[in-house]
Amino acid sequence: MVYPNSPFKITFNNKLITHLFIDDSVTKTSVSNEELLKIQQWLCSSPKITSLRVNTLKTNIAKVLKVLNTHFAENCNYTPNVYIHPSFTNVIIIDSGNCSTEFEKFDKEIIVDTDCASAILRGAHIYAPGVLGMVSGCQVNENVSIYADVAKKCKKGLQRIYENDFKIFIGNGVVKMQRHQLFATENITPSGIAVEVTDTISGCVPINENILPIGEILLQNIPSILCVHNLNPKSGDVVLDMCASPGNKTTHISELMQNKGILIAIDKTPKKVAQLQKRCEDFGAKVYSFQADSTAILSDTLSCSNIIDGPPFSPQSFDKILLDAPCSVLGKRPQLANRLSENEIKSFVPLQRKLFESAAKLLKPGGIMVYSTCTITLSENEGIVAWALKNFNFLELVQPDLSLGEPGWPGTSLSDETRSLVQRFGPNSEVDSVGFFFAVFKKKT
Ligand SMILES: C[S@@+](CC[C@H](N)C(=O)[O-])C[C@H]1O[C@@H](n2cnc3c(N)ncnc32)[C@H](O)[C@@H]1O
Repeated sequence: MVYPNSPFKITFNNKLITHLFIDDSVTKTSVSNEELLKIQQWLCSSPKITSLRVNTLKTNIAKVLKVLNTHFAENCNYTPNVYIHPSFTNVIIIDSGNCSTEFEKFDKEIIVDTDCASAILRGAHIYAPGVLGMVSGCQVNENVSIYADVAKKCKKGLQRIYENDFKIFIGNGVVKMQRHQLFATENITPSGIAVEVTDTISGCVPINENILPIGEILLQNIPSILCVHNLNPKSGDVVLDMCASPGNKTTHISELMQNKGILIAIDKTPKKVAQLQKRCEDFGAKVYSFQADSTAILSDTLSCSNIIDGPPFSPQSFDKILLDAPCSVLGKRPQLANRLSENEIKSFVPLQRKLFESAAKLLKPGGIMVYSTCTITLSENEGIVAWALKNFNFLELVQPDLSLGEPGWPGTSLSDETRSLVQRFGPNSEVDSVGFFFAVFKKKT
């Protein structure tokens, strides 16, 4: 089901997705307008499957499957198909299949922001910070209908029906927190589940990580799982995760390393590093985390450094590097509204190049690095790969061990053969997931 017709503002310039902006010169990919429309509609719809990664450092897949099956049988109006992903031994797929998307609306309503609405459409419950409005008189355990504030005009704490042409009906739920708990006091950020979702117009069965002890499972998209799988971290490796918070991929790396070796995880701000540390602790991941700007963690003059002391590091320090770069996030699904400006989108490429340059130098000869983004633009994906191959002749692109995506788009200096080595995730991919991109590089020996 497609929600609004486009996630973007009317003034959004589609060239931002399909063109390569290099030093003010513009090159166009041959993605047709028809294909672009298909991508936009796909971005506005929800994936029908939910994937979750089982943390085998703390539990096993058989136990998780049992808990999930019991949970769905006891708590849901519809029992989804739950199975182990054919390509991964630690990933479970929840396929909502033909779950009904037609149900009655209730008189009482809850208004949520678009990020929260997007999460609900993928099967999340409503957490307190996402609630913008709740009609007065709502009681705990009462049924309510849920609407998304696409216009972003709803004032926090609204207590009457929200009159706005751009509110979208998202689904129904059962109230678990009252108004005074949600909006009451200044200086206290409310937390916890405010509304348990029962039905959504996407047909995704609600699922919550809290049905298992913390750190045993993580709701994670298949392309993100695949990207770490192709980094192939092993016990004993020295690995760098350059842009690591909140730590979804870091915890996967530590699991594949069986906590043996050295895993360094970096993020730029103290708040993000705190989130990263908490996640690693919850998941039992042995990680050395640091707050730093990863564009400046290399010291050309340092001949040797003790890696676990943190940056700066000397060149050629790491066997494996993940550069999961900050990006325009235009691969998010479903998108209900997007307010990114042209300048904001363009600002990512220079940062991605700087981060890439650090990574390329920090990689050992024979080492593997993965560059990834959760966006669909040509500039941030194939554009970065083409620029990297031109500027770092000591790097080569390698075929991922496991490919479930599509070849890269044309429009850069990459040949057809090279484009078949990168992995782009869009409406034509084998997996029904988010928009994503990754490329695997090896440093020549
Ligand atoms: C795409 S997110 C990473 C997601 C993470 N890899 C995961 O899977 O959970 C990008 C991260 O890069 C961080 N970041 C942005 N600029 C950075 C820089 N110059 N150095 C280090 N981290 C940076 C952001 O704070 C953000 O947490």
